[in-house]
Amino acid sequence: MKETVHFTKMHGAGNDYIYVDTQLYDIPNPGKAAIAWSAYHTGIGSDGLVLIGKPQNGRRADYSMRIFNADGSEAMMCGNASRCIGKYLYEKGLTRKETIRLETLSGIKILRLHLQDNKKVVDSVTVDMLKPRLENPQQFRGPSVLEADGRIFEGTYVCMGNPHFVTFVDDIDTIDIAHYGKILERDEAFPQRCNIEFAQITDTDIIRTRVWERGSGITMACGTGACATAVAAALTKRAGRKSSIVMDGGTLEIEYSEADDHVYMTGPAAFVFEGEIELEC
Ligand SMILES: N[C@@H](CCC[C@H](N)C(=O)O)C(=O)O
Repeated sequence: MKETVHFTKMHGAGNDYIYVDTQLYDIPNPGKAAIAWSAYHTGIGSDGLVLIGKPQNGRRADYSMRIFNADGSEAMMCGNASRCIGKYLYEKGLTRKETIRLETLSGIKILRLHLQDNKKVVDSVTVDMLKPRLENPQQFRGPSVLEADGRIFEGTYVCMGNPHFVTFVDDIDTIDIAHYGKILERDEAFPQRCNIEFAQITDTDIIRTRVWERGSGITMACGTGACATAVAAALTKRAGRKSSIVMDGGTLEIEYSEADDHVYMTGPAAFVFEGEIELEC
């Protein structure tokens, strides 16, 4: 049997996902749908699938988000998708709130919408990404050194709900991130695999970053990755507590607050197109 599902394609700094409202459509096997629909030649084409729904704990959050990478694996958090959900909910009239509590597998994230055009349009969104963690369950922590195909990568492990290894390099424009990213993602330090950020300071508090995402490969931007990069740069004194993370698809402004140690991410969100696709039931 087949069901027709309405979807919305959105991107945040070029990190593109397919969004489905699970209040309208049941997606019983989201991992399988993510693989089929993310394929560029035979599906819609995207970095993965995002399900918007009602939260488990309805009193504490307004809506929920689940995120599936293009390989069907489920992640705990997605920074770019959280901003897109803020725009989706507000501009589609599902909420009039300018501050939205979003339930994710890594806690409730607060989205603050920045409105324009007589409060009709969400121009950008600031997300409270909570506190970073510097250790993974295998006690792999903080600044470390990994090797990939004979090259040494010094980096910092930062968990922003999902895991990141941020490595500062001096050849950001030429380094083969597909080659090294694929190897580092599956380093034995990361039994759950890892997102890899290659970063280079280009000016005071300006950090050029290229991303290899666990489960999706090279993406044009990663929100949690931008936060992890800013935290790693601040901890290693390469940058201050506020930095601009310049990725292939756009720039995110990150503040690693001294007041509460939370990370605040600000950036754009955009609609791309709407459509309908068949789901094998
Ligand atoms: N692009 C995302 C992160 C998506 C999940 C990631 N690939 C993982 O598996 O942890 C972002 O904007 O944060």
